[in-house]
Amino acid sequence: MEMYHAVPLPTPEEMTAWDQATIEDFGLRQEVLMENAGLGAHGVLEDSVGSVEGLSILVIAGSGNNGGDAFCVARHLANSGAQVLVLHTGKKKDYRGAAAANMRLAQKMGIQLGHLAKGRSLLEFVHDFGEPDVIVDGLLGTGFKGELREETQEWIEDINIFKSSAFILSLDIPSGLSGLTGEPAPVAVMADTTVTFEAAKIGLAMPSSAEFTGDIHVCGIGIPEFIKHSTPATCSMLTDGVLDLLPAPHPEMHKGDAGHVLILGGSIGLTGAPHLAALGAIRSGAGLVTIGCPAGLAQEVKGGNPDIMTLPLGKGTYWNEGMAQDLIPHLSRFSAILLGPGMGRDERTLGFLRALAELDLPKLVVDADALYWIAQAPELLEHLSTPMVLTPHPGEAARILGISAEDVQADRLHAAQDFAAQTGAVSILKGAGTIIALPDGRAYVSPFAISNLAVAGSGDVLGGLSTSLLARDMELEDAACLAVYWHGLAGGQLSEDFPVRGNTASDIANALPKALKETVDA
Ligand SMILES: NC(=O)C1=CN([C@@H]2O[C@H](COP(=O)(O)OP(=O)(O)OC[C@H]3O[C@@H](n4cnc5c(N)ncnc54)[C@H](OP(=O)(O)O)[C@@H]3O)[C@@H](O)[C@H]2O)[C@@H](O)CC1
Ligand SMILES: Nc1ncnc2c1ncn2[C@@H]1O[C@H](COP(=O)(O)OP(=O)(O)O)[C@@H](O)[C@H]1O
Ligand SMILES: [K+]
Repeated sequence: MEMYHAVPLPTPEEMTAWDQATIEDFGLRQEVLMENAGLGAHGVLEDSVGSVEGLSILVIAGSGNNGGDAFCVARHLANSGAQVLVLHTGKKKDYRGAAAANMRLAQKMGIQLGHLAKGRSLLEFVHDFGEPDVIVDGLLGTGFKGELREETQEWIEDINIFKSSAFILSLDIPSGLSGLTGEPAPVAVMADTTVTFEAAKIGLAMPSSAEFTGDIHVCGIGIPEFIKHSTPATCSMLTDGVLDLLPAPHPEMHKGDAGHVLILGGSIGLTGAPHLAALGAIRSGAGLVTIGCPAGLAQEVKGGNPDIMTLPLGKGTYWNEGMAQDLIPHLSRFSAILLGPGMGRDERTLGFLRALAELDLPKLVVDADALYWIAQAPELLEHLSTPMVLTPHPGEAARILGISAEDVQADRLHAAQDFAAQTGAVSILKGAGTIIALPDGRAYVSPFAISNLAVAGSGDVLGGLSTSLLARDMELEDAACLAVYWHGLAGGQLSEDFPVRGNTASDIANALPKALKETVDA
């Protein structure tokens, strides 16, 4: 996929590589990058609180380059007429490079400095300085390692005491938050606004970080585009640009041009899942949609909807090995298959899947109970040799990875990357901030965290939607990204119509066309 469909989300390590290439290979001095960061942060603060003239601003400067940014911002704030106190955690003589230069410039300007040494509390200084209107948090950026030292945790907790009385601006990332996972270590500053430099670090894109970051502003600091392109970030955030991937309808097209989706799913008590998947496929523009299911369930699965065709398999109400044979004469009609919604966990289903895996299949989306069976019989994956998109929720991913769902959630990015590497398939790790991971390690993060999508059957709609895009000949990676983004847009639309939830999964499917239209028109 072209990068313009997504914005880069570098890991802290990748960001450092961009900084170093800019400084060492390109020759732009670190002082210049830091100056751009400081000026940018000053601008973001004035955009947020208005003029800083006359405001009391407490600037916290840690001992690394994030502290250097803080000294630089302090200088610009003082120039704008703010009353500034910089509390620095490093000894003056220990600052290095651009941070030392900015510390000296702040000192030369006569800005008030105080040494927040180990054992001292931030509150002692506030006692003399007075209650701040604004706190600028430059304690730690992306460079800290492991769990925070005790004194650092205390300073962070002290900053958070002012959460309701002062405006808190974090530089690059709220101090204490991991730039990689978005988790606190174990505490982090709770900012009103975070100004992050050059690109949001991947941790900032994780929904868990939202309670710490407040609004996020990205501020360019002058890293040349060619450096970012020559060593691209492994992860990126999907944007509206991904919608350009949707094949445009043609006035003279016939239904076959928009693909024929086959959904294999349904079992006793779970007949709604394939039906909802069919709605997802229809509403995203599939030409024809058929549900293949045990013959005894076909009527219930169809649910009286004339838009959905059925392919009754076998005789009874359970999946079995013979049904794969029944499918063979029909397979050539289908352009993509969704396997698994509501398929159930009766032992005989595994026989069906084993026989199916030996057939020559079109592109597949594998979801729900089919993922359950892959966890029970991992060799199924090797036999299913067609290109595939796997769409696990955290529980399904955990079962296949052999870890707990909590482990998956604690580091969703790595779990998604491990899942894609292990299965060799384009993988959609569902949930708030859905991640699309590719077997080569690259990953896309969805910007959507929307409770209207957290309803039973929502994943079935996504499955149908993803399959309908594959059926239109989209590449696996593109189809997965577009499906997740479009599903998110539908959720956004529903959050307006159903602000306290209450929408159904069918509503999600039905919202797809309008959600797309409104975004494209906007
Ligand atoms: N590179 C560039 O050109 C540019 C970089 N920029 C900026 O630099 C930031 C990254 O700077 P960085 O790499 O210096 O790291 P940073 O986040 O300040 O933290 C390092 C300090 O953490 C400390 N520390 C470590 N572990 C700890 C622990 N467990 N618990 C407690 N403390 C711990 C350790 O302190 P020490 O142990 O040495 O006392 C060390 O000094 C980046 O986020 C961006 O803001 C911009 O100016 C643009 C140009
Ligand atoms: N808070 C949320 N924000 C964004 N998307 C969500 C959220 N909660 C759930 N979703 C999405 O809703 C769908 C739920 O799928 P899944 O867990 O398989 O449920 P089901 O099996 O009931 O359909 C997934 O696409 C998931 O990414
Ligand atoms: K910070």
